[in-house]
Amino acid sequence: MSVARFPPYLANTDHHQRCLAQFRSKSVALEKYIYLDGLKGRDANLFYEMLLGNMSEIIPILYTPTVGEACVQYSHIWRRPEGLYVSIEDKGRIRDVLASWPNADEGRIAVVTDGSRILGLGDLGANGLPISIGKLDLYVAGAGIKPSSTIPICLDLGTNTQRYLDDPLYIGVRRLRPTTEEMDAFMDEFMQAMSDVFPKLLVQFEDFSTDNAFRYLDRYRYRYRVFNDDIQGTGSVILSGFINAARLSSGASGRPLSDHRILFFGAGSAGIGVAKQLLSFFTRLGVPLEEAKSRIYTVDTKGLITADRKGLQEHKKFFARTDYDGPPLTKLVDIIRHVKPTALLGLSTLKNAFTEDVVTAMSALNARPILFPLSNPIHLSELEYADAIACPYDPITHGDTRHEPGQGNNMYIFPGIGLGAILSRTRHISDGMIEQAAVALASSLDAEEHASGLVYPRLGRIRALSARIALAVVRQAQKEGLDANRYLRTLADEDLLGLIQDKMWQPRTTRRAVSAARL
Ligand SMILES: O=C([O-])CC(=O)C(=O)O
Ligand SMILES: [Mg+2]
Repeated sequence: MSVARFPPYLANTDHHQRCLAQFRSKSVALEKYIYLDGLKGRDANLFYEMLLGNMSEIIPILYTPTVGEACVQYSHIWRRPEGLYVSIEDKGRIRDVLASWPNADEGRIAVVTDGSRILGLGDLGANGLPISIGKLDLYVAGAGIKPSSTIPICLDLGTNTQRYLDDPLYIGVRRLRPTTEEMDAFMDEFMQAMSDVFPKLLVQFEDFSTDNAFRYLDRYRYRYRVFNDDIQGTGSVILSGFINAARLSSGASGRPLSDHRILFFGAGSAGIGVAKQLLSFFTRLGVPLEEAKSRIYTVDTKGLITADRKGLQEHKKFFARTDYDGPPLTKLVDIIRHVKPTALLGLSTLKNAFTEDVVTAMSALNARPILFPLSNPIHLSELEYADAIACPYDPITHGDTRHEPGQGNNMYIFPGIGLGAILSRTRHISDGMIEQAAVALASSLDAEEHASGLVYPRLGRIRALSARIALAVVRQAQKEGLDANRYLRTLADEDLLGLIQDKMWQPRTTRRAVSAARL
């Protein structure tokens, strides 16, 4: 009987090139995603090697924007079990379900979604699992977290999206989402079971609907090691971008950082999360709370959010204005004329909401306005980069200069936060840690990136960036007395940075021919 063997001449480097060629031969992004996912199942080591060697090409496939499409289509493209589903029907025996995960004692990071607000795409139910998988791929690529210590989880609690309930191939439980009481009871059991089964775990909440995102962060943040990526990760990465953008902008106006007036277009978990992060940063700069708060304005689909509006959702109340009693301001251009912001941040999922009028109004008020169209995936962005550049800014500020777009995505931040949290064995993820992560990222621009006028460093340096962020996170955990790994306190910064880099997992680069020879 003949046994299938690898040809002995098949070196891993050849196979790497072969896989890359197959990946590149697909012209449709979703096909590329399916190919990569298959490769991960067949040869995870090679998958991560390819990812690390080709980050800028592969990240938009494994992560936003293509991962959004993979989620939308997940029930139709599903090939193999990956990650963990915990269903509402598992209530009462969630611990047993979690304990079925192989090598539970290796678990260090879980990304948990309930699929209720995937990116800006809405309630995708059980189709949301790829978002947890994609975020964890970035933990591996960006911070060198060991693949076997990552746990992607989707809570399968039903969906309120009729299209999925009617889809015969829908992969999840076919029911509407539970009531708040039912969901809270489920979440309490789930979180307790998580900490019992995986005692060393950090939990990242991802893409929960806005109300639940805030509620569960408040409910669990001091009981377990958890953070919410959409509130705190986004808050941190946008604070970082804001610090650098304000520096570029004040080159034109000389305005101190804390003197900005910021208009948030969009008041969901990301919008309010970023607003709170900026507020806390301003107060740390010495601006009194009420004054810092008065510099932040929020807008939702109904217009400028004012405190007198009836039925205002809980998370919108904090920034609701009490100093405006004119007729409701609903149009963005009118709101800009009233507020006179120096920065306009879009987290609305309203495509092209930053019209030429809006950009013109902002540039009439500021020599170099800060405009962050942040809605995700890219087809929902408030403004195309090319359009922003083409709008009539002061010609001196662009002229012949080459302008490069950056992406204020939380992927810059969460891998470093996770790595720092794991290494320090922090009890909680504090606001101070999130803020120090932002400051570390903002100060990571190298000379070339500074000279190119970038707001964010280049993604190709993500491991170096994550190491610096992790260092800042560890130091802050120490400062607040949250760290259980006291040994790290004895290390000087340089040595700690070295240790962090040494701890990063690398794919094996051994040649397949070697393993073939052993067959
Ligand atoms: O995943 C991303 O690209 C950013 C994010 O968390 C979101 O949009 O929900
Ligand atoms: Mg998210």
